[in-house]
Amino acid sequence: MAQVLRIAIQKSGRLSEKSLEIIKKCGIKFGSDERVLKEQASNFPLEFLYVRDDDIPAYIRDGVADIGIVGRNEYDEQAIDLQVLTDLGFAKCRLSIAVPQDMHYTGLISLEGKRIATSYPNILGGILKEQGVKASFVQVSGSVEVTPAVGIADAICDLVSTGATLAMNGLKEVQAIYTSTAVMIGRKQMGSSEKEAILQRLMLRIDAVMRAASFKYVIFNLPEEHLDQVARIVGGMKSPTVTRLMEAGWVSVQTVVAEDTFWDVFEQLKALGAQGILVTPIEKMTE
Ligand SMILES: Nc1ncnc2c1ncn2[C@@H]1O[C@H](COP(=O)(O)OP(=O)(O)OP(=O)(O)O)[C@@H](O)[C@H]1O
Ligand SMILES: O=P(O)(O)OC[C@H]1O[C@H](OP(=O)(O)OP(=O)(O)O)[C@H](O)[C@@H]1O
Ligand SMILES: [Mg+2]
Repeated sequence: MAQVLRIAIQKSGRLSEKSLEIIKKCGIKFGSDERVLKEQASNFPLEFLYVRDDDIPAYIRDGVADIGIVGRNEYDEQAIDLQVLTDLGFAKCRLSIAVPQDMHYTGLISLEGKRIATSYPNILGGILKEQGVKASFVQVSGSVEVTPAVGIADAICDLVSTGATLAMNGLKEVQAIYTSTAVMIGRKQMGSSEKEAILQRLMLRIDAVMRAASFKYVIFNLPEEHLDQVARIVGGMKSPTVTRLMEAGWVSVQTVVAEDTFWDVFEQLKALGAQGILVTPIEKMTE
């Protein structure tokens, strides 16, 4: 029987939707029923396993799944010897120390002798050890923010993105100690050349989808005299495509611009007299 690659995805939670969205954008078809915990794609040798995210690293180590998507925080916390295949960039959050509003905090040293509630004792423990701070941990697997209010911890170390959960529970974020995004992880060896080949095909597609998501396709009209300056601002994939407009002295320029520099580039183009700037998303992109 032909081999398939098995990917473990969080069944329901912060990683689920985006993980599936990326794979769908790779043109892989699946998704029979939400209650199905294992299913195969109809047009690619990939099988999905929907599980709790905390279980994913051990499933991969044990060969239950070949690859999976987890937060880097979970991967580092468990410290299971796998490899990060790619950083998927979503589920961006930080692991932060938070304390009650009225607690004075001057740095990690303020945690000396304190009880800290966390789901990440290994990551936190490593950082405190590095700083020579001794504290005790109260290990909880959720609702960490409630622990100071119920008297079982003096401070917490938990994931934060907007900070709303901390604020609603009377806590203040005092120090971020670690940042995380979702990562695709896998065993260092897939165990067969067929699986390695499937993984390579999948990674090529994911890379194209991720690259596309971080760029925009931009088209604009420009007085021809400013073309040299514009070429220095927007490189394009090789160089910008330039076509002549019917109106003398004007050209149309097509190029790709990195999402995170887009507004800077936009302002520079406007300053050079660019007009009719059209920006469109890119679906797939390879080098
Ligand atoms: N507030 C947040 N903003 C962005 N990303 C987050 C946030 N909280 C958690 N994450 C990321 O999403 C991952 C999964 O979080 P989630 O809360 O869904 O997990 P969980 O409660 O452990 O779920 P499960 O029931 O599958 O065990 C975390 O490990 C982290 O990487
Ligand atoms: O800074 P914020 O945007 O408020 O997000 C932070 C919260 O998000 C995560 O929990 P989640 O909501 O995923 O619930 P969980 O306890 O089920 O993991 C995390 O553990 C925090 O509690
Ligand atoms: Mg979990």
